[in-house]
Amino acid sequence: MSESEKIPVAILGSTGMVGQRFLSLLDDHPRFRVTQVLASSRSAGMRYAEATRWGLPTEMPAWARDLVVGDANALPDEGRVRLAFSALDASVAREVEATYAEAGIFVVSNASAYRMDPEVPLVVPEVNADHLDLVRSQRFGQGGIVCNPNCSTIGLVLALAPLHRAFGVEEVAVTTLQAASGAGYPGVPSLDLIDNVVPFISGEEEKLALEPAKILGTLEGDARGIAAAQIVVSPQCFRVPVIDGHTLSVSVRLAGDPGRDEVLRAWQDAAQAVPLRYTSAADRPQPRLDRDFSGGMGITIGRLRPCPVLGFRFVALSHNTVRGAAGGAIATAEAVLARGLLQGGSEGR
Ligand SMILES: NC(=O)C1=CN([C@@H]2O[C@H](COP(=O)(O)OP(=O)(O)OC[C@H]3O[C@@H](n4cnc5c(N)ncnc54)[C@H](OP(=O)(O)O)[C@@H]3O)[C@@H](O)[C@H]2O)C=CC1
Ligand SMILES: N[C@@H](CC(=O)OP(=O)(O)O)C(=O)O
Repeated sequence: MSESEKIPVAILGSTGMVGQRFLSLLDDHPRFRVTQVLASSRSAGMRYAEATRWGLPTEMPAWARDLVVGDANALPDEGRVRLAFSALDASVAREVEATYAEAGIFVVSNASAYRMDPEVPLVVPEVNADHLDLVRSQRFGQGGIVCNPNCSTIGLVLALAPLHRAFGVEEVAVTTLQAASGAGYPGVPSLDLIDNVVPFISGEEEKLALEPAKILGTLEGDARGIAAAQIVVSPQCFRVPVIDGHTLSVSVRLAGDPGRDEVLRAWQDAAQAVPLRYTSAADRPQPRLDRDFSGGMGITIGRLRPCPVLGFRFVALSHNTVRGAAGGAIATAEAVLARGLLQGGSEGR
């Protein structure tokens, strides 16, 4: 496909940790072409290379350097883009994303503002792409909003979905060890995090308690709502001095009392369609060794063993800014295209 045939996209919050991942992952994307970068009024008017403190080990894409950063709070230029990926600070996402959607733009968001809105699909594409059909009856005119879940939720749901399909998940206790990059830049002050573990991430436990049941829920008959799964989640969230990669220590009660081999088989079967691997190494997964599995889009699970309280326990790990943010949102946008929701702008709806 030539560059001019690709779908023009905007990145809202392009200068932040997740925004940079978007630019990097969309470099040479077969269907999407970044034509607009937006951020706060602090960055607006500057060249992208000047406005951004690039923090990735790969080079800033050459085409991005001279793009002039727009103000995300200004009205979108009509007809300039059909899709916007949002990596906006949560404090401004609600208003800006609605403005974009009402201007006929399809927004795929990493921010939490609309995740639990009953009209908005909360999507992990390998798990619940069918929920995208909710967009057809959304209130946002010709545009739409689809949300990417919280980065810890995504890892948890990728591990639980095969078990939920095979047996039914009833109760979950999860302790997260979350990387510093999850807090954006500059994030937690170094003197608070080095040589330390912080047992609180504002709002995180509430999101982990609610989001999995929506994602693992069922699209109701007329595609106008989601019946949440009957799953109870008890989360405890910790910030740890790791750069990238969220580790989850999970205990789970499954219906039907399956054996260990059956649980392993459920994950093995899922691995045909999801970048999921089980490691039998006693000391894995580890962030440094496992976060880049499958280009950062994979989940690594290990240490499956009996739990005397809930039945089974295991450890799961995924990359928070790739699988848990920009990479996950791009995969969702690809699913949006595949379902015909974005073809030819409004005609696809
Ligand atoms: N980091 C992660 O692992 C994950 C993050 N998320 C979510 O993604 C979003 C972005 O996170 P992250 O990249 O880490 O955050 P950063 O703080 O690194 O970046 C925030 C971005 O939002 C822009 N912004 C801030 N305030 C305003 C404003 N008033 N008006 C317009 N734009 C504004 C910033 O622009 P400027 O540079 O001009 O200030 C910047 O581009 C957040 O909603 C976060 O919760 C979701 C999953 C994982
Ligand atoms: N709070 C997460 C990252 C994040 O921003 O998530 P959310 O979009 O749900 O606020 C972390 O600290 O790792």
